[in-house]
Amino acid sequence: MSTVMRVSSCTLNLHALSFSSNLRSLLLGLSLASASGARYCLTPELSLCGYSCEDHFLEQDTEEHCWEVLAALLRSGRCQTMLCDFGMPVLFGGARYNCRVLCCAGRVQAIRPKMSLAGDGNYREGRWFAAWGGGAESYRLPQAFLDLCTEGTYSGASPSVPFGFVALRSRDGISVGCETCEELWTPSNPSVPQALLGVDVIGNGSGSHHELRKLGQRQGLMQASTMKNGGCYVYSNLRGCDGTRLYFDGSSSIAVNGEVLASADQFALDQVEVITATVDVDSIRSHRAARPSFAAQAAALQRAPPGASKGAPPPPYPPPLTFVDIPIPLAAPPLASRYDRIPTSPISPRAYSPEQECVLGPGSWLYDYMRRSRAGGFLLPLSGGADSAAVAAIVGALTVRMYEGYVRGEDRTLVDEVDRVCGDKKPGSARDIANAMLHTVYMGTENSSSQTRARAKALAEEIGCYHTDLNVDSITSAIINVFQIATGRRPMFACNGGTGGEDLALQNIQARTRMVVAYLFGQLLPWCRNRSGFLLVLGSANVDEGLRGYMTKYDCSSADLNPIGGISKADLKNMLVYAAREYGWPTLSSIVAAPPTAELRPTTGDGEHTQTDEEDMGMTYAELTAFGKLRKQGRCGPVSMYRRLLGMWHNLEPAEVAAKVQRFFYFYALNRHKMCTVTPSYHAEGYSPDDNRFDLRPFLYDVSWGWQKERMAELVKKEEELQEGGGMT
Ligand SMILES: Nc1ncnc2c1ncn2[C@@H]1O[C@H](COP(=O)(O)OP(=O)(O)OC[C@H]2O[C@@H]([n+]3cccc(C(=O)O)c3)[C@H](O)[C@@H]2O)[C@@H](O)[C@H]1O
Ligand SMILES: Nc1ncnc2c1ncn2[C@@H]1O[C@H](COP(=O)(O)OP(=O)(O)OP(=O)(O)O)[C@@H](O)[C@H]1O
Ligand SMILES: NC(=O)CC[C@H](N)C(=O)O
Repeated sequence: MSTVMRVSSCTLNLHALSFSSNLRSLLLGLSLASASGARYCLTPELSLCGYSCEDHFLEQDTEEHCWEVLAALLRSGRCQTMLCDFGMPVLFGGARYNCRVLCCAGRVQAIRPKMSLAGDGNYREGRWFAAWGGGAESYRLPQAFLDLCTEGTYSGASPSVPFGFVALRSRDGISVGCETCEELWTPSNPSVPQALLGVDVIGNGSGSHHELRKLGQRQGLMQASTMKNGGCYVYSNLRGCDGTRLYFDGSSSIAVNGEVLASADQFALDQVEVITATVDVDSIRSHRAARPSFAAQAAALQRAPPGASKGAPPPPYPPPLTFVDIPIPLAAPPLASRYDRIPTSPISPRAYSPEQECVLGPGSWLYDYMRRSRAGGFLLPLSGGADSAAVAAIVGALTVRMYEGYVRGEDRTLVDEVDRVCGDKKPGSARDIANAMLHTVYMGTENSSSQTRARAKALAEEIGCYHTDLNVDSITSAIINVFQIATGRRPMFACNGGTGGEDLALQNIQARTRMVVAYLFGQLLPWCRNRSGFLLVLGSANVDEGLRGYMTKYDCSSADLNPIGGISKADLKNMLVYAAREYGWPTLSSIVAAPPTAELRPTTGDGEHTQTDEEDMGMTYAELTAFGKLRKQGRCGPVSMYRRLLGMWHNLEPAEVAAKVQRFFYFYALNRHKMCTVTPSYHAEGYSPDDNRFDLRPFLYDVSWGWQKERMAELVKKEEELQEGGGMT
């Protein structure tokens, strides 16, 4: 009979530093894994404290509490016959490491520190942790931890465990190793030597966040790794907002020899999801041994070079791997049920479209934020335009999912949350939840059109929101009057003979008034509805507006949270088309079809708005996406951006390309200060300009970009000469 093993991976919605709730989720995950017959159970990166503790990792309290949680897990009896892989920070010698702690037989068996830290984009692991670079050493478990373990657990067993690049070997000869998140993404990843040395199962406990169109890369790496190296790759990720702008997007999976056997959902609202598969361990060994090229490298690694221990290849490979024997078997017992013995067949994992990602990711992030902040719901200034409609659609779609989950009744947290938000009234539909949770306000001025007012009302009705329609003219004119009394001057719009500055000030006061009114309503609407608590104010500036600075500082773009601050206008429009169809909200289609306008200036005689966004900005949204991607992801300054666009925008003359690049960098630099105070928004886009965590830049620039402009002018001249000369030098 072949050797098979049941392995489980937990997807957990954890909250940084919320040790009690994390412990509850971990215990539920372990019990579901154990009930499914698993002999190995993997949890996400830093699963005992939560991934995003950030500078709290510098506090020894965080590690201390992790040891306390670990002792509670060991005392629960779940880590006896099942090998459990947890994540926590551990101080060893003079440095702190991001570790996997492997436990069974009620004890810690080994500790495996992360060897390649994540430091790009949103990650700063190097600020709190050191990367491990050696083999294995001996680590003495803290006495306080030993004291918390069940009496007798460590009597006769050493209080010291191997710490370093280790893999475990079970009593029945199955070996299990580790890889931690970023290690999968490195060129020389530890899976390779582990596979060559015969490790059967590699568990990757991860803290990997959502970014649009990123999941395919992660899955591709996993499948490529197991296809090339053979083996079972168990991947466990967090899911949810654990306290920052990031949304960890689950999708934990189990892959064997290049094929996926099980996969968890990317955006589900559940606290805990456990996937389990039966893995044919012999198929791993035969997959590897079938290729002479693999066997040749494996054999070379087994032959230790003179003076080095076995498995010590030349740099840049990882240090030698130490096998640690554990006192339990891992294979399914011969008398296990058929379900546990028959290897799981491969599946095609579910993949969401970018439109679905835009709806589901930010919605789930808002759900976690709302329940963890104990807010009563949301207040959204709804203008009848595309951006605020997109936010309404995201929250509306969330209410649909919340209602589905409520009816299923499987996730206790979700049921409690729906009851909390809806109060005494049990919801009979998603619209009932929307009515309790999403408050929309149209705040018109004399410059608003009847079309946007009607579209806002219609959309609110379709979703089921609690909608208010009001005018703010009396407030803005009162403010202008105060200004006039104080200065004796009254500003005018440009169309009435005012200067550009007067025109801008009159626009901005309307926009800023809306922010103040939004907060007033966010604070008092629950009171008007005989409820307690507060509403979170939602902002709706998109990533392109942020990049160009096409927004008023401290207007409705300043809010508590912005679910679309990391999403491009193009993706938002596609999302609206999708949501109109998927959820049956037809007003979204008419909103997409209308030209985007701020409605801050007076209309022309026939009531038409001549102020359109793209004309106002001096560039199109499509151009902004190109600039944004090249600036951030292409790592281009003005000159290299010009060079790249010259090869992309063939229909434009070199001077036109240069002029567009210069205009973009001028406005980007002029408005960069707006990114310092930008509303915390869901990180979704690789080219996000969010100054706070992701895109670290100065906020006071020399907006003339003089030197760069001169270099560009030289390049344009050279290009024109080349073109005139027919491309000859
Ligand atoms: N380097 C610097 N560091 C820090 N702060 C700086 C600064 N330079 C200016 N500032 C400050 O920033 C202010 C200028 O920024 P800001 O007040 O935003 O004003 P500003 O960028 O001049 O105007 C806002 C723009 O957003 C457009 N817009 C379009 C659509 C909708 C909305 C809307 O809000 O609904 C707005 C509007 O048409 C206009 O073009 C200055 O008055 C100054 O207080
Ligand atoms: N008449 C209005 N009523 C309520 N809120 C408004 C109104 N006008 C603008 N806002 C709020 O201010 C934000 C910024 O206004 P702006 O005109 O720039 O819209 P936008 O960013 O293009 O978004 P939208 O497409 O939703 O109009 C809007 O997203 C909306 O939340
Ligand atoms: N926590 C990590 O190591 C994350 C690394 C990786 N780049 C990811 O996004 O998945």
